[in-house]
Amino acid sequence: MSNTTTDDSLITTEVQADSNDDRAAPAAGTAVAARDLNVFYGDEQAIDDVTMEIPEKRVTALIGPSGCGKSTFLRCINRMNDMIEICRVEGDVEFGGKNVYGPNVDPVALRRKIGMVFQKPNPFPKSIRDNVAYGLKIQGYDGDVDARVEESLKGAALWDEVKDQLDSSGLELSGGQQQRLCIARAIAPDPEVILMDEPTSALDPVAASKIEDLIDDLAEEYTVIIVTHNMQQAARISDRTAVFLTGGELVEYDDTAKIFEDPEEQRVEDYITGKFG
Ligand SMILES: Nc1ncnc2c1ncn2[C@@H]1O[C@H](COP(=O)(O)OP(=O)(O)OP(=O)(O)O)[C@@H](O)[C@H]1O
Repeated sequence: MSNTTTDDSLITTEVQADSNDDRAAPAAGTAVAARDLNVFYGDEQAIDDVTMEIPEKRVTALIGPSGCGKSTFLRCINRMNDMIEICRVEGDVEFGGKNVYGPNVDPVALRRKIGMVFQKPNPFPKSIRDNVAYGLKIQGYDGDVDARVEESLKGAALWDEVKDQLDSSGLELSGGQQQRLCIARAIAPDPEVILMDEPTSALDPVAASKIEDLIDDLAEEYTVIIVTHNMQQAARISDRTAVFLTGGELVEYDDTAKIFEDPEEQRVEDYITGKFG
């Protein structure tokens, strides 16, 4: 079972999908598309005329040197940049057949469909159960909350570790478990897209590896867009890779194997081989 979004609303309709989705096959469609996207902080341009289509139910990695605009681009997709007063966005980000910056888009409803996981695990100082149920309560979910909590924790590969301590504080978990709790919280409202901003960079290698395995599983059901500084990680887990370079320019965007093995652009090769950045 998976979701799709109707053209004229950000309300989910459910459709049947092949549960044995083969990621080697071409993606069924485009989940998110940026068209002529420019982003400014005051007078400083952070994204420079980016156009790209991100396939659904795939992992797309955004890589590039510090300050090249990866996080800014990611935050545009679910309008998290709205919170930054000096940030100005021009151009379109299409999701579910409409521009998320167009009229009549409710950013809160949008963020239910496009969830986000941050670099530092940030569970609320609440029980494990309440952390996962948080978004459901806000949206007035009238289904079986406990069942959805269980399903989300299973989806985040955390259920077996916490099923006997659902009333303990989320803050008592290890860093890696906290990040998986945040992933469970993000998937509970049944999103279509999960944005991840360096989700493993604050974790030890074992915890990071578990999250990488989880991302692979998540892509069977969700579109995952991940910012990472770790090029090996991008090469390991992503299907598509977008390389941003200084000034917010999208320099190359292609299948991950092509980017890492035979990039078109010399600048991309130099970045990947560590000659700069
Ligand atoms: N809140 C903000 N206010 C002003 N300028 C900002 C803000 N956030 C980012 N910038 C600027 O926008 C540019 C892009 O920043 P962004 O964080 O998107 O890059 P990044 O590639 O994600 O960097 P990093 O890899 O270091 O996280 C940088 O020049 C940065 O200084």
